[in-house]
Amino acid sequence: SHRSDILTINNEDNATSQLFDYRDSHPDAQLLTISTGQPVYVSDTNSLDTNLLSNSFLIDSIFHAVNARIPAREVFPKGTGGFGYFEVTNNVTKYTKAKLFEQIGKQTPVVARVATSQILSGGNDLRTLAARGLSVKFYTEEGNLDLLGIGTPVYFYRDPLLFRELFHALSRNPKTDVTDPTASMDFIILNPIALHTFLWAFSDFGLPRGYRHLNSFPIHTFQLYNKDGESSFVRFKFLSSLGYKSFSLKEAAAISGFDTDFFNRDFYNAIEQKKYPTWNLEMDVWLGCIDQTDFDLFDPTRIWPNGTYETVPIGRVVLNQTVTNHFAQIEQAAFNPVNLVPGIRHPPGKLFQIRVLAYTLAQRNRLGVNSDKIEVNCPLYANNYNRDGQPPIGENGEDAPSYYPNSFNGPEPYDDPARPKKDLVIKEESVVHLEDSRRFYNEVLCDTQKQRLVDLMAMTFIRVNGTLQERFIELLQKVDSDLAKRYRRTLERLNRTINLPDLVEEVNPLNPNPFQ
Ligand code: HEM
Repeated sequence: SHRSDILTINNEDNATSQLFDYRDSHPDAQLLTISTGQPVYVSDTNSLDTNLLSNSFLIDSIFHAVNARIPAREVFPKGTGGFGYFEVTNNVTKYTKAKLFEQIGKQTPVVARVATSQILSGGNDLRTLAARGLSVKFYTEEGNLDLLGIGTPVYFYRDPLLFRELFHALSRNPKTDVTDPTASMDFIILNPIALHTFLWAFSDFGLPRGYRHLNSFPIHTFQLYNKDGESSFVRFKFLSSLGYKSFSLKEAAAISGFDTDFFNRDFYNAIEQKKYPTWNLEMDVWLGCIDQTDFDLFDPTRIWPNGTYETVPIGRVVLNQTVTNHFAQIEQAAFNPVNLVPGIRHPPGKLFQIRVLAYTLAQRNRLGVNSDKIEVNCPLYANNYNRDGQPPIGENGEDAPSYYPNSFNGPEPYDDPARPKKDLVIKEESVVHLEDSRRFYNEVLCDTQKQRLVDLMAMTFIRVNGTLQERFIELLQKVDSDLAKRYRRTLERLNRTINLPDLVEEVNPLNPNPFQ
């Protein structure tokens, strides 16, 4: 056993004892070499006594260590993940011909990443007002299927022009480099369409008790088609098998005080303890005819009204394996919403269209032109005319023809009579439906949940100037007068009772020269 013989430690966890696990499975140390394979001479492991340039161990280690970073993901930079499988539990072949769904009991291997927006590596997993996501890459026999989801069933906007604006408004102020509630509040006031999603994020739904509890929504309305070419319009959702549970602000503050990696740790420990994170994959299927409805079922800022859809279970994702190397398998994972398989068409709308471009471009920058050849991203089968580029290049097509079409048996496309002939074109309008926010506040939240939402909102914005607060309250008033009143009351109460500078105690200065 790797447990200490001397002290009994009650708080030891799997993440902290991972190195002991390694030693247990590797009883003997192996030969140390430098990157190019030469064995390291023992006296080179202390550089003080050696000629610097002839110590290749020193040169190899320093030159590698100072170049070990690649760009982080622009959004959702900090996260973790694992491997596992997807298993079909319900027959959905009447909706889609996708082979991964073809049979109850069929399993498909997956890699999944869970992550938090607005925090970089080293940041606080329990940060409030951050989006959290679960992305799953299914390695299917028809190519990779990537479903990226976030913790709210709605998205902030439908016009992708707002991507940069929201991202900047929630990020650090360009002068102060401090996250800026003034900018966040101003963004909401000027873009009330985002309020609905913000209310979800400020509520208990914004802060799960760890990634295992997160529900995840891929947001868009996807067009499925079956083998006879019949289409359905669906919204997928991954629902935690543990049920959604949230942290209170008090718990979150206490935990983040000593463990900013709580979410990553909890996720790792759970898998190692065989409490496998599991999500049931379901879809809401739109019941009516899509061109005979007043409701825009493709609008990502809105939830489908009751009675317009039925919920159909599909299967479950079980993550039963931790990664062997975070950087190789999670940092280098490239989830891209464009990765869909036959039986699932691209969702219509500008938001999805810009994502098609944005992820591919971002991953070129982060991982290079051959990101799909990095092991974790490799599909089960790929065969095409792309060649060369930055490593890894794999077999690089070997000696096969490198242009298409050709007369020499290079790979050929397939035909699918069932696939819809035309991409669906939809009309998107700039209307704001504040009734969605009203419905969320009044129909989803109970009284204590309403108060917790308002508490977090008031705490987040407690430093913001009164003029802006009045404009924000005006917007809340248009949604619901109880929400506006509650916010004003809570803000006033917190302002009376909390004086942020006072929270920092006066301490005695330390002697700068303690030995004199
Ligand atoms: C204008 C719209 C959007 C743009 C431009 C955008 C852009 C991006 C980019 C560039 C990344 C990093 C990709 C990488 O480097 O690997 C990313 C990650 C992500 N996005 Fe989006 N996004 C948009 C909308 C959405 C929506 C609607 C969702 C909701 C499902 C979403 C969910 C995610 C998730 C979960 C990740 C993290 C993926 C991972 O863990 O690797 N995004 N997004």
